[in-house]
Amino acid sequence: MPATSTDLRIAVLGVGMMGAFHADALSSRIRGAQVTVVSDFFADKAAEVAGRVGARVDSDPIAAIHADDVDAVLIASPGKAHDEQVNACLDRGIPVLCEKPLTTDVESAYGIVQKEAALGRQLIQVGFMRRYDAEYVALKKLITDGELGNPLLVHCIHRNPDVPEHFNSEFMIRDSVVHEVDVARFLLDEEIASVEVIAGVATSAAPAGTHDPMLVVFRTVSGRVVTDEIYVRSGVAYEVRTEVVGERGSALIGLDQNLVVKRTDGRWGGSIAPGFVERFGAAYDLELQRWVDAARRGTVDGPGAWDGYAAVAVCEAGVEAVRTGQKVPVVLGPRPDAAGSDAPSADMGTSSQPGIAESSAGITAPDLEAAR
Ligand SMILES: NC(=O)C1=CN([C@@H]2O[C@H](COP(=O)(O)OP(=O)(O)OC[C@H]3O[C@@H](n4cnc5c(N)ncnc54)[C@H](O)[C@@H]3O)[C@@H](O)[C@H]2O)C=CC1
Ligand SMILES: O=C1[C@@H](O)[C@H](O)[C@@H](O)[C@H](O)[C@H]1O
Repeated sequence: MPATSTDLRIAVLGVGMMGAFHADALSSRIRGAQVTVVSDFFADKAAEVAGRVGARVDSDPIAAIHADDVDAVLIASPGKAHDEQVNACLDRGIPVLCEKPLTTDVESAYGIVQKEAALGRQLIQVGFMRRYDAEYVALKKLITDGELGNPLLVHCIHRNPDVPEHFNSEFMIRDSVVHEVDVARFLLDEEIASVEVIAGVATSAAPAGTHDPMLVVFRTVSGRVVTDEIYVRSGVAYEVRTEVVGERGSALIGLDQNLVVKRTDGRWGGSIAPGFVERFGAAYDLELQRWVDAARRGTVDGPGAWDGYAAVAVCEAGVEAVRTGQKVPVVLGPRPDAAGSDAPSADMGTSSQPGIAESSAGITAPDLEAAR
């Protein structure tokens, strides 16, 4: 998209799989944004993406945050780097969209909540993109409209076809289950109070000592139960399903996404999205568009620092639950006044479909195709 003088000038930190996808989106499909700086641990990766999006390279991510040609930052470095980079954005007082998880330990996540609150304005958005997915938005609307009655149970399934070796049980909780933690908080609009993990027989594809799959059970503050099957080496495809069971009915999403039923050779069958980019491509772009629009207005319009912190706290309890086999309580610190969540609600602005916000990102199927 041609740059204009009012564009939000963005530094993208970490241009591996997710950061490169976001950088490409910001430079082509998102309005009002321009990637001016790219930073990555690997110089060749940074140079390749920077060349593609018309940005310059800065090998030092903290210098990039403080650069004169940067108004906002998108962090897509590994989780362990987020704490230092988010803090640097707060030090400079500029908006930041940080990919999940906010950080990898509860102390640093709470420190960020407190530091943002002390500034007196929201600057942080966390990359919980499922809140922008049309199916999750529709499911939330069914709940808030009361169509299912009081929600009693949430059942989630999260299967990846394959993951790198370093995805051990702890990483599976902190990096994958963190999505269902946020989904549960988003759908039920309450905090999670405890976590249990049931680990059974592991797939032979898992490294020794890694529990894959696991069944994670959350209990909310009001006593609702949420189950999450996390299985990251299923060998099949990307399968993310969520079912809400209420007093007056149930609703299930994620069953048929991208389903093409074909009939050939005397057989019929369909295909399932192979990965998260295919399944959530439109949601990632809508997340970015709303972040850019809000940042240009000086606001945040998405899950904030508190949401990021609450999810890290639940995941930390989950890691402890894997280690001990016990039910572990989640204890959250006091919520500072300014650390609100401007999470998109079920009714996100004008829309041609009920419960689905109109995307100004102009996402089309070919865009998603090109992203593969
Ligand atoms: N919302 C979602 O569905 C998804 C979110 N993610 C999140 O995005 C982040 C990145 O994940 P991937 O792209 O899968 O990882 P990746 O490993 O493909 O890319 C990370 C990149 O960051 C670079 N890097 C390492 N340390 C750095 C530092 N200190 N500063 C700047 N760059 C640094 C690495 O060289 C690498 O190129 C993680 O937080 C991950 O959890 C990843 C996949 C999907
Ligand atoms: O965030 C993501 C990855 O980092 C994570 O590792 C995957 O399990 C998730 O499905 C994906 O959405």
